[in-house]
Amino acid sequence: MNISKICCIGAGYVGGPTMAVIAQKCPQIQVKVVDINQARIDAWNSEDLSALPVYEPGLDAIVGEARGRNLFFSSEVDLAIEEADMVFISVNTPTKTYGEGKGQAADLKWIEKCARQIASASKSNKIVVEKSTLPVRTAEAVKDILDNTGNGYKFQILSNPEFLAEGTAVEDLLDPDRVLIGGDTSTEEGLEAIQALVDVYAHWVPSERILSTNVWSSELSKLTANAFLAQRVSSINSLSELCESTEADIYEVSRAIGKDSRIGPKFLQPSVGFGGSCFQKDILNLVYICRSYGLFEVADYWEQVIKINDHQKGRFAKKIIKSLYNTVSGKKITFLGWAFKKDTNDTRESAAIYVADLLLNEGANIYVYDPKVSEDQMYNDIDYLNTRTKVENRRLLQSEFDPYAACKGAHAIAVLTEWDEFRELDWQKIYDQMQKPCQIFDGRNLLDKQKLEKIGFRVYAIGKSS
Ligand SMILES: NC(=O)C1=CN([C@@H]2O[C@H](COP(=O)(O)OP(=O)(O)OC[C@H]3O[C@@H](n4cnc5c(N)ncnc54)[C@H](O)[C@@H]3O)[C@@H](O)[C@H]2O)C=CC1
Ligand SMILES: O=C(O)[C@H]1O[C@H](OP(=O)(O)OP(=O)(O)OC[C@H]2O[C@@H](n3ccc(=O)[nH]c3=O)[C@H](O)[C@@H]2O)[C@H](O)[C@@H](O)[C@@H]1O
Repeated sequence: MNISKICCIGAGYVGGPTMAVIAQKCPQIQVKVVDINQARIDAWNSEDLSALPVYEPGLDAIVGEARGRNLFFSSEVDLAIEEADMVFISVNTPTKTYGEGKGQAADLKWIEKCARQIASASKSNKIVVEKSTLPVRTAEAVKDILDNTGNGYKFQILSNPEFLAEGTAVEDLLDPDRVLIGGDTSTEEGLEAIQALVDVYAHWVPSERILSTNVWSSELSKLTANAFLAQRVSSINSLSELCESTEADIYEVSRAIGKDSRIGPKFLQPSVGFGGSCFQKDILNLVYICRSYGLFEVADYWEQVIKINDHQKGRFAKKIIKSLYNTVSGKKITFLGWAFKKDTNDTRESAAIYVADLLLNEGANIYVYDPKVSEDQMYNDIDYLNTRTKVENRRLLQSEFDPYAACKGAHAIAVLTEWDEFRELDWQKIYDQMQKPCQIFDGRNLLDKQKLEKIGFRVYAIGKSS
């Protein structure tokens, strides 16, 4: 089966970059990315490529090449579905904030809406691809809706979870470790649908990296991959605390264990805690699924990954308070970074938000400098926690466009995101303009501790005894 038109519902951090790369690599396929958020679509269509709604290194060039040729962004969802042979669902699947499963289960209302809309807008048979991260067995519900609310057309459901990481989305998409495609391997139509999607990726991904499985394995592999990755971060972070008490050095430990080829060196970077839109939500979802099957020990095991992460964020904030003589009330504390990692403008579940919240509870005045995050976004993030009034948040938290202005007069600086540019700051100038003693809390172990100590800073680094 030859695919000539693709529609992707959801123009977010996954839908936008993924479809841009498919369009770049498959110029003969028309790719339409649709979204109900008109402002987001307008931003994707912006003439100024630096104003795209998602910041990812290299993305502007790919969008610049393909947009208007075979890549289109639109809010006409029905039309794009009707035209397409293959429809990707790439909408948000956040943790439920209400009702049964509140705080753990994935909220699938946007997925259901998409399935219903695909059913009603279709005027031909289609392949429907789950690109969103979904609980295992969601395809069953999607198929049920498509088969029972549609116009009699046939649908094949594939699961094709996305493994890109933000900040490196373009390189991950261009050169993925693997592409996973789950489908109905028991029927000829199912196998044909799988092959149609394999053929799309085969334009640039070597065939040995394209794996096909049954749908349930594919859905579950995505949750599992994120759970394993997050588990590594929580494992190293838990040991960072032990290092601080024992004079072992977390870097020496991480290097020593990472040299074991069975363990490997990646994802052993200690930090103030993992953030991002997915690790927490996907593990909570896994925990919920396990509990719903009565697997309580398995659920508790994975939940511990989240508990260690919360502990890591909390102990970082407590370290700041304790080092500032047990009070931060009325003191200026500068945050370098607000995004959940470098090279992205995404702040979802960023550790910075939770550390700020704890310090604001103590009456601190926080000044934030982040090269890619707007002040509005910071206020959205902190208001969302509902800890205090909006007025109070705006009184206590400000953003600064200039890192030196952000640091001037501060009692302490906390590094929350590992932006490379923070290494290059004139630290002597910052020292001269700060309150003494000058304290730095490096939540990313980004800065040169020895150099800063030579200038006169007191430096706290994760997993290193001071
Ligand atoms: N952000 C990431 O790095 C990764 C995310 N994922 C998964 O991909 C999915 C999407 O994530 P993001 O792109 O980050 O979310 P996002 O929130 O950035 O984008 C989702 C978009 O879908 C749109 N949308 C929702 N319902 C719609 C509807 N009925 N019709 C049209 N548009 C609709 C929203 O307006 C929004 O723009 C999630 O399931 C997530 O778990 C998977 C891998 C990586
Ligand atoms: O499903 C998803 O959304 C994606 O989730 C993660 O990608 P992402 O959250 O974008 O970024 P990561 O590089 O995984 O970082 C997540 C968090 O862990 C932190 N981290 C990562 C690695 C590490 O060694 N230490 C550490 O603290 C990062 O700073 C960040 O806050 C996975 O890496 C992707 O494979 C997956 O597709």
